[in-house]
Amino acid sequence: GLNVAIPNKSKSIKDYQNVYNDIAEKIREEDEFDNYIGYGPILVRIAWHSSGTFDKNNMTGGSFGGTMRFKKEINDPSNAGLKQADEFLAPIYKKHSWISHGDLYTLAGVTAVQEAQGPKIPWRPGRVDQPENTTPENGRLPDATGDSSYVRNYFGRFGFNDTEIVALIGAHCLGKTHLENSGFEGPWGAASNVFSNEFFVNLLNENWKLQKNAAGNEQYDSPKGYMMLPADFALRQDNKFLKLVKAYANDQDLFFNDFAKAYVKLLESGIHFPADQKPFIFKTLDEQE
Ligand code: HEM
Ligand SMILES: O=C1CCNc2c1cnc1ccccc21
Repeated sequence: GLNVAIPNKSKSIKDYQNVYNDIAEKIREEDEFDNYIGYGPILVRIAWHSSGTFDKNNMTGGSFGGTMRFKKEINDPSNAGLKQADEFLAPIYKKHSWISHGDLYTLAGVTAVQEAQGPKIPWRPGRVDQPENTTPENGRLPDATGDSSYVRNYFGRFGFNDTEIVALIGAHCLGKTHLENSGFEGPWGAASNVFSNEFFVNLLNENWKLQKNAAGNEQYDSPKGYMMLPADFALRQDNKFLKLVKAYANDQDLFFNDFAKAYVKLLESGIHFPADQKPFIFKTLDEQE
């Protein structure tokens, strides 16, 4: 059923900015993680995966219930590697245990994008922890081997259009793939912790070659040591997606604007917020110096 947000009346933007700052300072502090990529990318991934279980056809899943905290969900093979993000957030939750897990996972994803010099992501609290028996079944996250019709159909489950789909996958400007997590290996070439339109620039400009990786899975590799998943490459193989890829490769501001809107929609999928609940826009650490 529809999830109605219940904002905590005793908490203000100041309280959530404190949580944001604790996450942001911990990202800066633990900078050596994943060969100095840091925790930013994996925090974006746990926010997306906690929201990515949503299904508009039966109004189940999504970030509201915070069910990523339960074994059944965090152990979904699609979530391999995300325990590290959950462990990163455990002390933050311990210090601010008035916050719900759904709000914490999504706020972490907002903090990570903004601290990576990405766009401002308006964010609303009010997700309410749900019991373990509400955890959605495994298998609701996308398959990296999908083609363009698979990708369009998958995100159709959220009600996303082509613009929202291409913009969201632009988050693959961050971080890398890890053979032990997903069976794909992301050479260090382009792995980054700075949010930009690089993913689209790489996708268009590199000389991609489809080859089998060490796990026997096909992926696209470039001479410069970059990689693309088949589902990434699919964005070049559909005329409407390709038009958007070119637009974003040529206009980072357009990408930032479209990404911010689509990311908010993703993190709020399946949740009804009170009409008068205005989103919070957090300051980055640099803006609070
Ligand atoms: C067709 C849709 C998508 C597919 C098939 C997909 C697949 C993957 C795979 C296989 C990985 C590598 C995981 C690992 O080996 O550690 C990955 C990483 C990542 N994904 Fe996606 N993804 C999709 C959409 C998204 C979206 C919508 C977002 C966020 C808005 C996102 C954000 C990330 C980030 C930040 C990483 C890097 C994580 C790290 O460095 O540890 N992805 N994705
Ligand atoms: O082109 C890039 C930049 C570095 N990170 C990724 C790229 C392409 N596909 C990806 C897919 C999953 C995670 C990271 C990436």
